Amino acid sequence: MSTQAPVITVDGPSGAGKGTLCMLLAEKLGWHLLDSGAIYRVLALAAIHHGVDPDSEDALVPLAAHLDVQFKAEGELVKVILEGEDVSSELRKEETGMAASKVAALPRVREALLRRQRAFADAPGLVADGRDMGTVVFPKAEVKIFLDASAEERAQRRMNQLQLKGLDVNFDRLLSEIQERDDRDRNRAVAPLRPADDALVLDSTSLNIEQVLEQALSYIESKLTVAS
Ligand SMILES: Nc1ncnc2c1ncn2[C@@H]1O[C@H](COP(=O)(O)OP(=O)(O)OP(=O)(O)O)[C@@H](O)[C@H]1O
Ligand SMILES: Nc1ccn([C@@H]2O[C@H](COP(=O)(O)O)[C@@H](O)[C@H]2O)c(=O)n1
Repeated sequence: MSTQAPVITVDGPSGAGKGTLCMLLAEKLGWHLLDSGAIYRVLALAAIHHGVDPDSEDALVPLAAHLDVQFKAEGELVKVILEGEDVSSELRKEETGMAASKVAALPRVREALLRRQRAFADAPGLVADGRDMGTVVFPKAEVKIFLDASAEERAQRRMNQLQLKGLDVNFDRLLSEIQERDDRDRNRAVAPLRPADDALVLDSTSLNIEQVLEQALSYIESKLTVAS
């Protein structure tokens, strides 16, 4: 692993479009991609599969430290294999996101996952998606973006996404789940969701995906040109 690899961090609340932006940036730049939320989601699933109490930090730390997970790129999709089992569809469920935000609030669990996340920083560069990428995991990242959007817009985006999968969803329920997850992520004692002091805050509430990508790329170009 090279410690010199440049890093672009994209943090923000659930449904702001971080995953979409990071995938497009990684593709465009030919850089590696870290979906750190997927790691917390996998840990939550591992706890459920092993009957581990999601509130027990003592039980979760060894599980986090020895998490047997593989991310396999298959075309545009990434298959997630936990202990030999394909958990890709279970991983994206709202209840898994909610369970992830509970285990993610535990300080020693976060500590146990730090090295695994930092190992993704390799040449030619890394685009890292999460909540604390710019504040804790990669505090020296060359470019930091905090992607935001109103809770209502994020719930609407999530509803569209789920409806496209043929699922029957309720807007008010989605909105309250998003707000509950936001509250937990923003108010936890360790690595709370917040923009790094040196991050560009990009509000995507009234921007489409192409506009977000354009603004992000122009900011990245200005930062990387100055740095090189
Ligand atoms: N600017 C945008 N305008 C409209 N829809 C968008 C925009 N950005 C992303 N989306 C759509 O919103 C949904 C959520 O986006 P995405 O999964 O990228 O969010 P996220 O921030 O990574 O969420 P999470 O943190 O929960 O994984 C997707 O269906 C995506 O296509
Ligand atoms: N760097 C991160 C990334 C994620 N989390 C927690 O995991 C939950 C699921 O994340 P998604 O991005 O996949 O929705 C999220 O709500 C956070 O609680 C985190 O703490 N730090």
